[in-house]
Amino acid sequence: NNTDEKEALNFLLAYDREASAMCNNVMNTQWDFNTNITESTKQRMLETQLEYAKFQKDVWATATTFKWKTFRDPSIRRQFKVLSVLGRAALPEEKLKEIQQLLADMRDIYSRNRVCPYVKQPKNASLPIRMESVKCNLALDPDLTRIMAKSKDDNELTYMWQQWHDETGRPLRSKFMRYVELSNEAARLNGFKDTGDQWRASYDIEDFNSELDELWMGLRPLYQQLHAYVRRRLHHQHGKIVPLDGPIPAHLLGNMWAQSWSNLYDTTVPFPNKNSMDVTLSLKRQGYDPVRMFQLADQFFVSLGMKSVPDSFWTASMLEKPLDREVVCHASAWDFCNGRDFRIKQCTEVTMEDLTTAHHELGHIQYYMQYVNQPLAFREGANPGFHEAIGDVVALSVSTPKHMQKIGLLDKAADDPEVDINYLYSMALDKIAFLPFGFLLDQWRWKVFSGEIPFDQMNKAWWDLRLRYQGVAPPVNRSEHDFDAGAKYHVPANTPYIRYFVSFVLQFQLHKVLCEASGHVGPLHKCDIYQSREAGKLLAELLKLGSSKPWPDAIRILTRGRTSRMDPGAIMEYFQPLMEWLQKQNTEEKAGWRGMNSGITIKT
Ligand SMILES: CC(=O)N[C@@H](CC(=O)O)C(=O)NC[C@H](CC1(C(=O)N[C@@H](Cc2ccc(O)cc2)C(=O)O)CCCC1)C(=O)O
Ligand SMILES: [Zn+2]
Repeated sequence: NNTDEKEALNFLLAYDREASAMCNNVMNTQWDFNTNITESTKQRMLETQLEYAKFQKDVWATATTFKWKTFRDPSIRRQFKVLSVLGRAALPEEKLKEIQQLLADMRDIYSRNRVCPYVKQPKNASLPIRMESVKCNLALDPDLTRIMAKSKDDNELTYMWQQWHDETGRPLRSKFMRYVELSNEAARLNGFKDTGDQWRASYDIEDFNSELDELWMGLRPLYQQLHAYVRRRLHHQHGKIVPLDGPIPAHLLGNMWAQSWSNLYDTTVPFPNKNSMDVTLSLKRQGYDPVRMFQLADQFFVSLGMKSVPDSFWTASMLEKPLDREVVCHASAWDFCNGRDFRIKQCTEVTMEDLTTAHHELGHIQYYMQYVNQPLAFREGANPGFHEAIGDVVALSVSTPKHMQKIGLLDKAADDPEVDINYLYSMALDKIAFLPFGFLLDQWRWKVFSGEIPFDQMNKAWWDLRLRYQGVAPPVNRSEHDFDAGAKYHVPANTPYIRYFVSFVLQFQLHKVLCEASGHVGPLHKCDIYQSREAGKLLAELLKLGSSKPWPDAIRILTRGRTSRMDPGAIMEYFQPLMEWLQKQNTEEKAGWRGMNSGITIKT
């Protein structure tokens, strides 16, 4: 067992050079597949992923010959700790090939799925319209996203919801089950109980589950008040299909997964005669295109004294859906591991929602650029929730009426408490509506990985959790032939999800700290850190760390020693005026729904 720390340091330097080159290779072939789905780009990607896995296995074999746990230098110890987890590469080659193939196929199925349009059968039609004449080429992005956002026809919404869930979930179910088995085998080879255990390790928290439960219990009252208000408004629009004491049907919330309700703003806004918060119209009227939306977001970071994207970003990124080939439209940010190539792939539409997403993705790019001088092993977020929070923190400033007026996207509005409530309501439709979904998706997945949810009860357990935490129900009956969790990108994409729940709490903590640094006084929801060099300096200091320090240290630095934990106080403070308003509105009925305290009932 090699105790030579000097030799260990040389090993790490050599690893960094070689791993960066290998990583660049894999990122290029993954980019080529995601921006041009063909058999050949899929094969090319699988080949380089296999090469990378073999390289990681060799590195792991060497790294574990060092007695790194005894090394004095904390940074060297921490880098070896990262290298000592091999991941999927721990699998024997045949199984490694099988799981890589499954992941590529699941991404392919999800991204290339097309469904049939809703054909309204006229009442007096002598015979149903021939379906053969209808082209079934509707894509999730942008077609189904737009229909779920805009349609007011309950039958069309039910049809599109069912088409998407049937056509994606079912073909993925068997592949997903095999992926779970192989992923768990790899996790056990790395010394974890199962894949969920391995994923939770990224947060380095002894009892992560109880910390998450505590956070959720603190936030649940606010969610229930919003749920009760929206449910009543939907009851008035749709009648008895929306029961006043039960769950909300999932297809009526403006989003395929009912995870963001911002598309209900126009029809449920508290004070409709006050100016609208949705700047989509202004974006279109002022001739914004995707590039200009990203330039706006990039300029915000520059205004904080932070980095601008390199010129290559504009030529190498894919900011619009190409017409001539199949792509993975789900937005994403890419770090090509060579310190200078950073890209975004997004099928951008000119909408407020996509402007927010542009900020979210550029937040990832800013993080990549800030920690560029860290060793590869530390080029990650302090924890995955941090990486998800950066872009959203900036968007919290950008979306304020004050900032929107500053950049000419919103008319001047008087300082009016009703406008405030409208604004907080529009933010809650995104940030509060999301919380239970962000919480439950991995609660479900971790239980599938651990076997608590057997394969033959995955769908029942999914809807038990959706009822318990989100208070939503499927618009039509579901069975175990369905695989409704698979209709959500991150499940076939093998992307962990609790990071978003963590981010939605963390981003308000960060916002509060940066607002104080910028000298903001007044309510938190009115803060705009635009052009504040002090805020930018503090944020850059956090991002430069990457994952080189345990994340509680990062929070301690940010809050100048005030705390080191995730704290829901900031998000509660931000939405306090709305909470009071909702409680007044909801007096005549109790918040909550039948089944909100039920657990997952596994038939043993
Ligand atoms: C190569 C690679 O994969 N890179 C990673 C980044 C990295 O790890 O370095 C990456 O780009 N992941 C894609 C993913 C995309 C989005 C997403 O999936 N969002 C969640 C939850 C949510 C919803 C609302 C919201 O405001 C914020 C989050 C959803 O849509 O359900 C789509 C819309 C926004 C973010 C992302 O950017 O996180
Ligand atoms: Zn993200």
